[in-house]
Amino acid sequence: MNTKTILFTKMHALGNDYILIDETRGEIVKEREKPEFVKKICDRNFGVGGDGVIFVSKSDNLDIKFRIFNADGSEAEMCGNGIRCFAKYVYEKGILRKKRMKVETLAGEKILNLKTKNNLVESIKVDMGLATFKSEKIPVKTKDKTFINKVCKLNDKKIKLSAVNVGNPHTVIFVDEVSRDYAEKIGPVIENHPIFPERTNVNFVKVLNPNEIKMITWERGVGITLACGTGAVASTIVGRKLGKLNKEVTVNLPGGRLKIEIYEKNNKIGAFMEGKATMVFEGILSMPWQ
Ligand SMILES: N[C@H](CCC[C@H](N)C(=O)O)C(=O)O
Repeated sequence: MNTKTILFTKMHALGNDYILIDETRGEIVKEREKPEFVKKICDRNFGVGGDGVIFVSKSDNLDIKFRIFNADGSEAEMCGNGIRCFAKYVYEKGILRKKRMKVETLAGEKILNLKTKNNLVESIKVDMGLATFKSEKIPVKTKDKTFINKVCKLNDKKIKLSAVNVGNPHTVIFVDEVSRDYAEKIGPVIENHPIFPERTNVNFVKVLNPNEIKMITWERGVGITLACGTGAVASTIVGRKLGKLNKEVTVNLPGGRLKIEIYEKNNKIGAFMEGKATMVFEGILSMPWQ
């Protein structure tokens, strides 16, 4: 069997790190092999290491297509940090030289506005769209139409959960103190709880003041990450819904800060997320795995 080489680019946004592969000139990793490939390349000992893989491909009806796979090989609908990495990648590599991008994702069309200097992308503002609290859309298996501030018993402790979909499913828990240990203990129990048929991301959030929160996320398909863009959006929107937050919120994540700007439209809540992304290194993989 002859080997083939695969070019990849390692990037991160606030330490949430991704491996990007350009499939705009044709498929690089066969569709049915993508989950296994992702699991191997994301392994931090036996592979390159990363929270996931982002595939860049042509879109039939928008500017470009974004796909994101978690480190466990599962495909997610959307990724806030990942799409900022994606925007910087496609712009600086000349794949899509537009400062306003219409991106196709599994969570629908996303509009990105890039700030550039000397042809380099300095920051990216993403319209993350409108959230839904409808249980059937999150999805959450419950007779209740929404799942907000629900008291649940986990490991003999009562905690209050709020579920929301911001393109992908999130659960938000407001805590007195943000603790990685607590997130690692409770996160996987909630991620895999049977009331979440598609699993869920789990956000632990402390409100510092109506314009600032501190949080940590146990991500679906990954575990604890240094930042979660959709988690920051979900936490801010739930906080706004519960009257805890204003419209401009600074989100403090382990890997750094994100700016979230809430908007309200047709009785729904949406958000803009603005932040940077960083290109770390380019690499060459020789396949098949030795
Ligand atoms: N683990 C998430 C996808 C990545 C989201 C996160 N890294 C972000 O920045 O939004 C999910 O399965 O929905």
